[in-house]
Amino acid sequence: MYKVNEVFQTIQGEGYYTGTPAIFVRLQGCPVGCSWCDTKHTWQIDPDLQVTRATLITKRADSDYWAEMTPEELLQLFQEQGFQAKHVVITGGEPCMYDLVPLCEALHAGGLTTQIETSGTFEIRVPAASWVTVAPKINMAGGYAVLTSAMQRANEIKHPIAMQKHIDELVALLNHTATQDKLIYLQPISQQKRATELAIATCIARNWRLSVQVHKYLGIE
Ligand SMILES: C[S@@+](CC[C@H](N)C(=O)[O-])C[C@H]1O[C@@H](n2cnc3c(N)ncnc32)[C@H](O)[C@@H]1O
Ligand SMILES: Nc1nc2[nH]cc(C(=O)O)c2c(=O)[nH]1
Ligand code: SF4
Ligand SMILES: [Mg+2]
Repeated sequence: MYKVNEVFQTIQGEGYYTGTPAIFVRLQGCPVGCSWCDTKHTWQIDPDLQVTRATLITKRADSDYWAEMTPEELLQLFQEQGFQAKHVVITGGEPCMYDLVPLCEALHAGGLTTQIETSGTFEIRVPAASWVTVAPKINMAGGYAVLTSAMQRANEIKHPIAMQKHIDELVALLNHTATQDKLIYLQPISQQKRATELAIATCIARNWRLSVQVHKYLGIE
């Protein structure tokens, strides 16, 4: 059983798969507490806010209620909703609070590809075929050993930044975790102008890539 905050179909707006039609499964719960987090409504798992699957699918705005679903129920939901996308992004909240192996395996068996958006603060439990995006939460809960193994598993590293300090922290982390061959994206926090300018300049200087949360510019989910 997974605690699900929302399920929706949209265009992946971040990182390597930007522009790809995708079904998003947003899981409930995150203890990390990033001050600039754009999904604070997923942090708490309040037992009083559990709803049925039928209620959850009517959700149209951000809210902190959630429903329990099995992988089979999720696949059935995709069918009922008539979703066409072949790529499933599992995010949160912090999805790696959960063992994602059964969920990803069921989705793969249903002919779908999977991508995980994670902070690297929990052990990553996914099949080898899943694409893993690590947005490393440096100096946050979880500990360095967990973050190191997450960095090694990552297919891409996508770092939210607002100031030079955030870039310096990423460089130090990369130097410690032997991740030279990874795709590296900088993602300006909350479309701030200065953050975006800093990200552009740093990407050019280091031959990294820019990720700009395209969905927020488009006003889509
Ligand atoms: C909401 S998080 C959920 C997944 C996971 N907890 C994580 O942090 O990767 C999804 C992505 O959005 C990024 N993010 C969250 N709030 C943001 C903001 N205000 N500006 C830019 N990126 C943000 C996170 O760093 C992460 O890459
Ligand atoms: N369109 C769109 N792309 C996204 N990429 C990562 C997201 C997330 O919240 O994890 C996200 C999201 O919420 N919407
Ligand atoms: S780890 Fe992810 S979901 Fe949790 S607070 Fe940070 S950005 Fe938000
Ligand atoms: Mg988002």
